[in-house]
Amino acid sequence: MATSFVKSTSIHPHISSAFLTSPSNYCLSKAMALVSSFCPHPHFHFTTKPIFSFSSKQNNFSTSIAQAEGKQTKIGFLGLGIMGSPMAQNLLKAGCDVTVWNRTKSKCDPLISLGAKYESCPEGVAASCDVTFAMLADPESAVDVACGKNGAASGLSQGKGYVDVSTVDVATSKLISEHIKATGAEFLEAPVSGSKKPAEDGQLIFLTAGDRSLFEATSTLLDIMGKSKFYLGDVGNGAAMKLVVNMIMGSMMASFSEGILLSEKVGLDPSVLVEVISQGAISAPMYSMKGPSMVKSSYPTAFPLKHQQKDLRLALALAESVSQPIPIAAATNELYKIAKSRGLSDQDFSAVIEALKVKLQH
Ligand SMILES: NC(=O)C1=CN([C@@H]2O[C@H](COP(=O)(O)OP(=O)(O)OC[C@H]3O[C@@H](n4cnc5c(N)ncnc54)[C@H](OP(=O)(O)O)[C@@H]3O)[C@@H](O)[C@H]2O)C=CC1
Ligand SMILES: O=CC(=O)O
Repeated sequence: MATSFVKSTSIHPHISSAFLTSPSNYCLSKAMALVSSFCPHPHFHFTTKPIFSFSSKQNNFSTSIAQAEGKQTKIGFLGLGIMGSPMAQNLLKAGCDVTVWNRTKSKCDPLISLGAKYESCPEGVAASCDVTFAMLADPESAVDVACGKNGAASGLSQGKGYVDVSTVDVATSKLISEHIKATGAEFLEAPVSGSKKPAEDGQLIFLTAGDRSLFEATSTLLDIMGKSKFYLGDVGNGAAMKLVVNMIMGSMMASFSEGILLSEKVGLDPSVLVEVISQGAISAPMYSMKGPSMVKSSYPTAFPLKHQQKDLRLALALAESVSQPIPIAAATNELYKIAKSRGLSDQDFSAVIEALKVKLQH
């Protein structure tokens, strides 16, 4: 399996490192790094000429990328949920030419007011764009949007690319890849690690596999939306990596939930538990981020619980396919199923703690 880790850290030689390490200039350093790492491709001609405009009033900047010659690369974005919206927004803010579609049209409106174009079906987006990204809920919607009636595949042809960033299983990704490749277009699976905030901040981790030439051609775009990207070889490896990561995350959250409730039951302050954990070897950003609100029984949605359960279900099937026992994940999946049955599907996945709450019997 060809595996490589590509960091987007090359820095423009005319910018001092002190300037770049200032938090307010972090995004500038990122944008300059994108420019230095530009890699042309015979089919996809991404931007080569950056224009930076600073706003001293807000102490921030906007980056406009325009091509020196020829037409600007047209980027499609299908699926504008919690993740897709901020990802498409970051492309727009970087000056990209973006065309959007979402099943519920009203979610396109904020993007359209930021300058996005709109097409009424995935086929229309794929036909009018050079490369199309898709961020859909689950395997069923990813297949439908890519391969269904008026789906993206109907608008694709040689010289175009399709990048599916949804979290799906290996078989689904391979099925989508076959449909896309049959049109002559290139395919890249690129599920992301990182939630709502990393999506907003352009700090996602892309787990890509498929056509390496498309990976290289879209590298600049992945760097706008993310902080790092892994190229993992054949289609399916990105999906598998994402499912393993999310299987671990789901179990970590379930274990954390048990700890919070047990600490409370034995008379400890669960907020102190969160603080203790944050200082030790098992500290994780997830615990510090979600712990304080979990203690207050509040679960503002960043990663919907129904998607975490979907990922556990898909990870269990993956493990089954290679006869790997994953008993912790199997038990964890049951807990998320209970949480779903209690109407918590659209809450954040940290609401799984609710499935463990029982009244004291004396
Ligand atoms: N949220 C997170 O923290 C992360 C999520 N992910 C993964 O990213 C993907 C998207 O997640 P997220 O944005 O949170 O999910 P959302 O539920 O917020 O968005 C799902 C998107 O899929 C669309 N959709 C659902 N069903 C269909 C269908 N049958 N046909 C067409 N479109 C459909 C929705 O359209 P509509 O608006 O019409 O409902 C919406 O655009 C999932 O695979 C998830 O597992 C990965 C990393 C982090
Ligand atoms: O898939 C969810 C995430 O946080 O990553």
